[in-house]
Amino acid sequence: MDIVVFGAGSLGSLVGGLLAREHDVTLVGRNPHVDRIERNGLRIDGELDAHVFPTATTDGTGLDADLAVVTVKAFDTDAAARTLATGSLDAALSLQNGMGNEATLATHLDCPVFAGTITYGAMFVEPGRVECTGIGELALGPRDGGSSPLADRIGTAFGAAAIETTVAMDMPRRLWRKLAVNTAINPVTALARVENGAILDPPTADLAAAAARETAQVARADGVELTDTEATGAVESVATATAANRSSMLQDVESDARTEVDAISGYVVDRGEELGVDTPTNRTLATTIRTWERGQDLR
Ligand SMILES: NC(=O)C1=CN([C@@H]2O[C@H](COP(=O)(O)OP(=O)(O)OC[C@H]3O[C@@H](n4cnc5c(N)ncnc54)[C@H](O)[C@@H]3O)[C@@H](O)[C@H]2O)C=CC1
Ligand SMILES: CC(C)(CO)C(=O)C(=O)O
Repeated sequence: MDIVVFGAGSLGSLVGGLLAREHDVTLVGRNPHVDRIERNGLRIDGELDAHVFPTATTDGTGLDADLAVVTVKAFDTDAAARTLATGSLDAALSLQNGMGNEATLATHLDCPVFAGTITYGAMFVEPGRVECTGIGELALGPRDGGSSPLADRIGTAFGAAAIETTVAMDMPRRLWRKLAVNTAINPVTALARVENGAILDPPTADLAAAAARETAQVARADGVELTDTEATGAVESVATATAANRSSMLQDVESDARTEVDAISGYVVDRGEELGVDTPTNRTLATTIRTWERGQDLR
């Protein structure tokens, strides 16, 4: 497959680098990372080891590909979609956290847009090098659920590159469940400056669980069957499995970078308002993170 990975940061470089073992990959990113990859290739180390030579560019306009994998932060999705729309794609797949990315892509792109969730961990080490901090799995499928031969083809392509992939018929439920995990873990760890495992202890556990329950309530109002128990259970198991991790929002806050709060807690608040569900915990968490963002000179 010809695959464009739009957003060659931590996750995009890891996924793009793994795909490059089997497919023709073009990474769209920024310098000095792109420049280093063009000269010396991309190195992946940590839990996986690879040295690959994908095409790398800072110019994402006019690209033709079988698939575009989108791995920019949620607040860059609109710009990424507008740029990708100048090329010709057979399909697009979001592997981003937060909600609303697929809808944004579909607004601009003239091809099927698939939803994805990924539990691999990636960290940017230096230009030309990323670390795989955790081998996980990927699920992808039609963004409104159901099956599609094109989703099957994309799943097979990821599998051929040794990325463990499930082609799922229930992506809306999986996206909401991941959102419940992110609404519980990300803002709480970012505000308290603690690793993921710390949210398992009371009284922080109650705060995280309240955020996840609200998210499940909004999901149900949106027609997705996610129980409170499933949402809080997912939070517990992810926080246990990633106990020593610093969440992406904590890493953003620590490096004075903009967070994805709008697509995580903010999405739950906004969608809750539209559906008549009150979300006081997510509202408080979103407001506090946004207040921090406003007071910073963000990268
Ligand atoms: N890092 C991880 O382990 C995981 C990340 N995610 C999600 O994946 C998404 C990406 O996360 P990260 O890779 O950590 O973020 P990141 O900030 O490391 O990577 C995003 C990259 O996109 C680039 N970019 C943005 N707009 C661009 C444009 N117009 N042209 C060229 N490059 C552009 C940025 O320069 C940056 O390097 C987020 O939604 C995150 O929540 C999901 C699971 C795991
Ligand atoms: C699952 C979790 C919480 C892992 O840290 C994550 O997705 C993130 O940090 O954004």
